[in-house]
Amino acid sequence: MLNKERIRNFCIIAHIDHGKSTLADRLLEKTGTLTKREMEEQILDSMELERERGITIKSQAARMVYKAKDGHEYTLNLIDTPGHVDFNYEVSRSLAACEGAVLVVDASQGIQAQTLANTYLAVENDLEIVPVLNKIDLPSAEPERIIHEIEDVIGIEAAEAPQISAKTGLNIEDVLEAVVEKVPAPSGDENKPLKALIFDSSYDTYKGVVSYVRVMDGTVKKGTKIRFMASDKVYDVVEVGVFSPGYRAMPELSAGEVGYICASVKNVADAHVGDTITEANNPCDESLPGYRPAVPMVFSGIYPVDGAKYEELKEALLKLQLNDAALQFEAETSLALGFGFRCGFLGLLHMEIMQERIEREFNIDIITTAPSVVYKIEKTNGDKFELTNPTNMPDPSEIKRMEEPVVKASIITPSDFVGSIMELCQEKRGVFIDMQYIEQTRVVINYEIPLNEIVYDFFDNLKSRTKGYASFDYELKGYEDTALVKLDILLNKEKVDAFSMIVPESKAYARGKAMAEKLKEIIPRHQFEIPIQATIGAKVIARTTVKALRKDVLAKCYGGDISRKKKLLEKQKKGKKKMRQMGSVEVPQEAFMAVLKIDEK
Ligand SMILES: Nc1nc2c(ncn2[C@@H]2O[C@H](COP(=O)(O)OP(=O)(O)OP(=O)(O)O)[C@@H](O)[C@H]2O)c(=O)[nH]1
Repeated sequence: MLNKERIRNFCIIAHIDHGKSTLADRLLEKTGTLTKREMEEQILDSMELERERGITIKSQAARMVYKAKDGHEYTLNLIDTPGHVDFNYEVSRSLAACEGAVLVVDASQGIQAQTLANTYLAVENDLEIVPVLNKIDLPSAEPERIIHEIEDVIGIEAAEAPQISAKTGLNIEDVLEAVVEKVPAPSGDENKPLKALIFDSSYDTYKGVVSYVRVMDGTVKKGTKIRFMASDKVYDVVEVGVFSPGYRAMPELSAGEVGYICASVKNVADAHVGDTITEANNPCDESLPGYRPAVPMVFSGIYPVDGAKYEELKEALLKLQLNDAALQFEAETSLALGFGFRCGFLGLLHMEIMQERIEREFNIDIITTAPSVVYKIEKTNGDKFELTNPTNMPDPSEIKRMEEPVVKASIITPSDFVGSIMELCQEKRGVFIDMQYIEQTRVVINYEIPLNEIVYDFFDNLKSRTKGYASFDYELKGYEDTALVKLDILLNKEKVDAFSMIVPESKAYARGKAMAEKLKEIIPRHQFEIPIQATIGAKVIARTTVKALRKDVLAKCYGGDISRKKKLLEKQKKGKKKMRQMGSVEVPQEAFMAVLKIDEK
C-alpha cells in the first residue's frame, strides 16, 4: 500500500487555450511517465476531434512518480478536466477527486471567464489552488501585471507562482515542486468501509465500462462485491488498476488513491459520473455529496440524409452513448425529414461534437434541426409537461403558463467593448446584474439571459463584436415565466416541421421575416415558383418567393468539351445528394442550420 503522505491528487484548470494540455504533457515527460516520442500525440487530448479543435472534451487521468527536492518519491495523480462550460458537472466531479488544482493563467492574456468559473468550482470543492503563469516565452507576456491580477481578483498569493513556458519546457520542475509542497496529502481511512467517487468513465471493448475513481475510504480489489449507490446495482470487481497513463492492473486501490475499476458493467448509465461505489456487504453510511444525473439542456433532431441509413444512425448513437451517459436520444418522425432521433445534449458544444463524430467516425451524412432548449408548459386543463421539440407546442389557447431556462452569464472584456456587449445582451432579452472592473481596462459584466437566446448565435455575435477579445461563461440559473410562440415555415404552401422554432412573441415578426429572406437565398430556383411563408398559427407574418427558372447546366458548355460536361454532371449529382425533398421542393441540407445564423435587423 502506498504511503498516503507521499500522494498528491491534483488537476489542472485553465481558460481554454491557456496551455493546460501542453503543461500536462510536459509534466508526464519531466517525470519520465512518457517519452518525448510517445508525447508526439498529445496523450491527454487523445480524441481526434479534440486535437483538431484544440480543446479537452473528456477528462482523463495519469499517474506519475516524481522524486522531489526533499529526496522523497511522490506519486502524483493528475486528473485532466474538460475545458468547457457544457461539461461543468464533469469538471466539478473531477475536482472533487483532488486535493489541489494547478491554475494555469496565460501570462499574456490574464484572467478570463473560464479561469474564474473554474477557480470558483475549485474553491467550492475546498481545493488548494496553485497558480502558474504560462507562456512567459511570449514577448507579450506580462507576468508582474498578471500576478497582481490573480492576487486582486482571485485573492490568492501569486508572487511565488512558477513562471513557465509549457511550450519550451522552461521551469516545469517548479510546478512539480509546488504541487508537492502546496497540495495536501489525501486524508481518508483504509480501514473504513469502501467509499469511492466515480469522476469519469469510459467504455472499453474488452473490459466493458471502466469507472475512473478516487478512493476516499477503504480498499477495493479483484473479487470485491461493489454497489453503485445511485443506480443501486451490484457487481463483482474483475480488475483494478492505475493510469500510467494507459490501464495498468494493480493488486488493490486504497484510500487516497486514484485509479480504475472494471466490474463487467455493460452500460455506462449504471456507473454514472458522480456516483459513489461502496462494498455491497459492508457499505459506507452515506454516499458522497454532489451527485446529480446528467441533464440535457439542448435538444435537436438528427436525421440520416439517406433514409436507408436509419439503423446505422441508431447503432452510431448507441455506440456514442456507451462512452457518454449525458447523450440522450429517442426515435422521432418528422413529416419533412422522415425517421430520425430527438437527441439531448449538455450544451451547444456537446451537440456539435456529437454531430461531427457521427459524420466522421461512422460516416453517416446527417441533417440536424435547429437546437431547442427545454420549456416547461402548463396547459389550461392542468397538464404539465416539458417541451423539447417545437412541433409539439400546443395551440396558444391551450397554454396557461410557459417557462423557459435562464442562465447567469458572465463576460470578461476589455472595457472598450462594454457598450457593444450591453447592447447585444439587451437585444438578447438579457437582464443586467452588475459590472466590476478587474483592472483599469478590463471588466466582468454579469447578465441573466434566456438560454434560448444563447443557443441562437450569441457566442459568434459576441466574438465578432469584440474582435475575439471577450470571454464568456454561463451556468443555469433556473426557469422563468415567459411569452413565446411557435413560428412555422411553409414552402410552397406546405409546412416544413423541421423548420419550426419557438421564439419570443416580441421577436416573432423580425425572425419570421429574416428566416423567409434567408431561405430565399438558400433554396435554389426550381422549374416553378416557390412561395416561402412564415406563420404564427394561421397568420402569415412574412412572405418571399423563389422565382422559377429553367436551368440546364449543360447549356453552358458550348458543345464539345466532354470532360467538362462530365464534371458538371458529377457536380450536380453531388449537389443533389445534399438536397432534401420537401413535397415538391428541394431544400439544401445546410438550410436547417443556416436559419440559426440570420440577422434579425
Ligand atoms: N508560446 C507559447 N505557447 C503555448 C505555451 N503553452 C501552450 N501554448 C500554445 O497554446 C495553445 C493552447 O494550448 P493547449 O495546451 O492546447 O491549451 P488548453 O488549455 O489545453 O486548451 P483546452 O484543452 O481546450 O482547455 C497551443 O497552440 C499551444 O501550443 C507556452 O508556454 N508558450
